[in-house]
Amino acid sequence: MAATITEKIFSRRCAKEISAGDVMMAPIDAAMIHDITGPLAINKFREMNGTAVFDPAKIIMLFDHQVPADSIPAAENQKFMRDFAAEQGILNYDIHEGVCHQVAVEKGRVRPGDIVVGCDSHTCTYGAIGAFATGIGSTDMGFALKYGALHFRVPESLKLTTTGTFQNRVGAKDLILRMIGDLSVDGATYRAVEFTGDTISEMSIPARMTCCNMAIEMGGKAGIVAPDEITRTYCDGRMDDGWLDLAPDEDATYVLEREYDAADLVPQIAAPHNVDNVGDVTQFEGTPVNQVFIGSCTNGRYEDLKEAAEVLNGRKFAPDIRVIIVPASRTEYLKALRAGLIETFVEAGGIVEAPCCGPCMGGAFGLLAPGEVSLSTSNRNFRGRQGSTEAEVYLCSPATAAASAVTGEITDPREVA
Ligand SMILES: CC(C)[C@H](C(=O)O)[C@@H](O)C(=O)O
Ligand code: SF4
Repeated sequence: MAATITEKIFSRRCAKEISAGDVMMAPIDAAMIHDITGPLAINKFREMNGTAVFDPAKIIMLFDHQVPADSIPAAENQKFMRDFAAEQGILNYDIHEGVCHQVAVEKGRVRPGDIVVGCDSHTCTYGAIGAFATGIGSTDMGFALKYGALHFRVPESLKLTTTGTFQNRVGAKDLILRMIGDLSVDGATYRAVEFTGDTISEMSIPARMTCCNMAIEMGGKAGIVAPDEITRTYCDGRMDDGWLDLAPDEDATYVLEREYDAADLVPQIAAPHNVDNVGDVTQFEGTPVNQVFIGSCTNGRYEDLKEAAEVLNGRKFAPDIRVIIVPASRTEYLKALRAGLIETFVEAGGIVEAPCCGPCMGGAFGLLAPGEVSLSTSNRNFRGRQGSTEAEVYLCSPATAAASAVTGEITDPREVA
């Protein structure tokens, strides 16, 4: 039967033909827990009389949301998880490596064709390397930790095809914002979002991660790109030839198909207070900004920092705004450091923090006062997301963030030489 990528993954992992709508118990190849939801999942595991996790090597544990611990409850949560890791023999990256989704992929803990669950809604990021990855709640995670399997209803798929070449300073973030604007925050509810077309085929893995990361912002159960040679190079030995067969069949069934032309796309902005409140940057030009955040699991990778530094091009940030740059992981931080990007940001007047979620969720630092405006490369702009419920968060690409950080107001990066 003609199958989507998602149907192929479930069929392979369950060793029988599986179609969208089927409900079955499927094996879990990796399970990710972090400092916020990890303790809840461990408590659920205990309530289910869990004594030993199904396979310590398949559990990805780290702390990224409130690190280094910014309160006594955060410190207690982290201690609780450290003790659990020691008891169960789980490798704990602790506060050392960065944001969970970046770390899970870059450390090779996820492979193309895997079924992965995480106690975090942006677990869908791993679809960038052709895994079926989805966020789950703590009760499901308690079960998954114990049994290494979970009940799934295999989702129907959406096919979003993009062709053409992006204009200068337009890229993956603008594309995914445009798609969310089109489809709305519930346009893909419980669907797997397949990203395909020439533009996606030419995208790097970090850019594909930006797209898949935000599938959840249109309600998606997963975002996914069929693994190809770019995936193989990135995964460096973790992908066998069989996974190239994951490409969807020509006549696979989709509940919705849309086509996008990358060449037509201009820089996009998601305005407060919903991620689907999207428009061209030109609609928002001149909006004064108090804080710019460049980072997160959406846009905190080396590529993103490089683009921001290129737009900056030796200029200084506007003196009356705060510019906070947080690399998504230690590896990406080191790449940026060695390439001189960190020096560029610091010289420009920015604050560079160690890898973590940073101001993305307003969990640790960089909070906004009432009436303040943030321009952020992250993925959510809900009321109160980065501090006061009276503050406003606009979402954009790293290029737009950098251009705006120079002028102090929302600025089209194509207009900055
Ligand atoms: C804290 C965590 C559960 C949450 C999520 O699930 O996504 C956070 O990472 C976010 O981005 O809102
Ligand atoms: S960087 Fe933001 S979106 Fe990503 S996991 Fe952390 S809080 Fe969630």
